[in-house]
Amino acid sequence: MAATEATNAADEAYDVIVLGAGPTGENVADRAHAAGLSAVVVESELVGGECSYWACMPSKALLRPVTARSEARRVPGFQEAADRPLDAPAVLAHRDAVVSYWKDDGQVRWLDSAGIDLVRGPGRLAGPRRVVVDGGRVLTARHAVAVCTGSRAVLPPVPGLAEARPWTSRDATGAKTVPGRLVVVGGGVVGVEMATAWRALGSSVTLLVRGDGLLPRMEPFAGHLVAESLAEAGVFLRTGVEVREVRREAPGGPVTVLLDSGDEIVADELLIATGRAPRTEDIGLETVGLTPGSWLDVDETLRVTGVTGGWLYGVGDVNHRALLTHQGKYQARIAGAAISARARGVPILESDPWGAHSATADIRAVPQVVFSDPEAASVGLSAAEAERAGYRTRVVDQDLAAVSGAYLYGEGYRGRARMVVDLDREVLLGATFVGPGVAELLHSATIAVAAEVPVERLWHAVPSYPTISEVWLRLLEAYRG
Ligand SMILES: Cc1cc2nc3c(=O)[nH]c(=O)nc-3n(C[C@H](O)[C@H](O)[C@H](O)COP(=O)(O)OP(=O)(O)OC[C@H]3O[C@@H](n4cnc5c(N)ncnc54)[C@H](O)[C@@H]3O)c2cc1C
Ligand SMILES: NC(=O)c1ccc[n+]([C@@H]2O[C@H](COP(=O)([O-])OP(=O)(O)OC[C@H]3O[C@@H](n4cnc5c(N)ncnc54)[C@H](O)[C@@H]3O)[C@@H](O)[C@H]2O)c1
Repeated sequence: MAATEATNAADEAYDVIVLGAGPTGENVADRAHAAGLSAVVVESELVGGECSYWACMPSKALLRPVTARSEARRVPGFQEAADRPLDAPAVLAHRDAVVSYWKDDGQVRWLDSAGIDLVRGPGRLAGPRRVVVDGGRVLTARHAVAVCTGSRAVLPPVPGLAEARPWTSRDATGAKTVPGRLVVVGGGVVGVEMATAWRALGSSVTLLVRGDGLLPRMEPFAGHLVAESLAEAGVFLRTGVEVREVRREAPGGPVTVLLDSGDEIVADELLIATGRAPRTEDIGLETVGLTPGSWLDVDETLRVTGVTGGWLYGVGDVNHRALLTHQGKYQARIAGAAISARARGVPILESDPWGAHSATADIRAVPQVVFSDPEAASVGLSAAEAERAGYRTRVVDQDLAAVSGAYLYGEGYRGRARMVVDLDREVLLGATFVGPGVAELLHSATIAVAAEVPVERLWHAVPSYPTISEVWLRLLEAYRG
């Protein structure tokens, strides 16, 4: 049955039921179907999930004009033409087109063409291998149920915050107009990206950070370089501050943010970007012995631990291993392979690290690009993480501006690169690049880390001249002496 939005029928049986049609759920269903299993996805909002409509895609549509203008401003002969404010209505209209005007017809067509059924409505587990949709339709799974319900923004328990109806990432990526004054709380990825975008679109932005810098999960120089550039763009960055209370007297009126220091900041909108919570509070986890609202603990095949019969999988954001679209899709490929192998009765799965049925890269080699200006891109372990993990390491840094490719890329190029080498095996544990245009540099490092390419062989991977990738040569020269 490939028809979407099929008619009512009691106890419809499928090989695999997928709860949530975000990028992860779509890929679990696709892999299962490609392996010859029947699959249905249950979706309560839009097929495509958070990423397509309220996260990756709209945020990058808002950010690309920012970095394009910034880079053009550094190119001789182009500076004057590029030195103009962004056309905010045009950028927002482009964002609307990128998210298909928050309609999922295109993704539904894809599901249909892939032979995957869709049932719309909130799905809940109702005991082993059973899912009830919207309190009515009952689906049963012969082999597996994959929970791919993703995550949502959390609001910290600050007095007055919920009542003030702050922006979360959904509002920050979907807003139709540019707020005059925007306060952003949180110096992680969402806070940094959205401060970058809305400042460039014309808002006066104050970024409030509880710790001492931005992007705390990356090498410290990433946060430093991005903070320097945000300050140059006119963002007011305040570190070491805690929000004590929030007040909004009238809906749609100004919002007042009170800090621990006693300072007050008045703004038109307040964005809370302080992390994520799993969307598992109302999916019937209690009917299979799990705790509602918890992240799902999974083994290396993405199977939820502690569930009798081993039929329940937790894939993507919901398992909290790596909250990134590409990692959710990677896990989906692994889970799809494990589900189909088990369905075929394969006696022993390839579940050793890097095996066909073992999610490994989502722990050992996670690439991430922060699309700020400059971009910050990293994979694997930072120097501090490697040290904490007990590796004997050598850390090599290079000024990215020193390579010819960067010099040609733009005047006044600023950037930095670091590689962390495991001295015992002489392979890379991690790498970080910060600078204009480094996003596309990252995959080279991802291959080096995931494939554990020996440094001696990397020496033979010759970067083209004159590209920014020549920084690899400088890093390796510095390492080898
Ligand atoms: C502002 C922002 C920007 C981001 N940018 C990037 C980026 O540039 N690159 C990147 O890799 N990652 C980015 N991310 C992270 C990325 O969005 C997530 O990692 C990704 O969406 C996770 O995919 P998922 O399929 O696991 O979950 P989701 O995309 O959250 O999809 C889950 C789906 O399940 C559905 N669902 C939930 N409960 C039920 C239910 N009971 N019944 C039926 N359906 C249900 C939801 O409606 C949703 O469609 C960003 C996140 C944010 C917030
Ligand atoms: N380009 C990308 O890949 C991209 C872009 C956006 C989001 N994402 C993903 O989405 C996820 C969520 O992003 P995020 O920025 O919301 O989370 P995050 O975990 O990256 O950052 C949240 C920040 O808020 C701070 N914080 C927590 N509680 C606070 C409080 N009460 N007051 C002040 N600060 C507080 C934390 O210390 C942290 O620095 C991330 O895991 C990220 O990987 C990825």
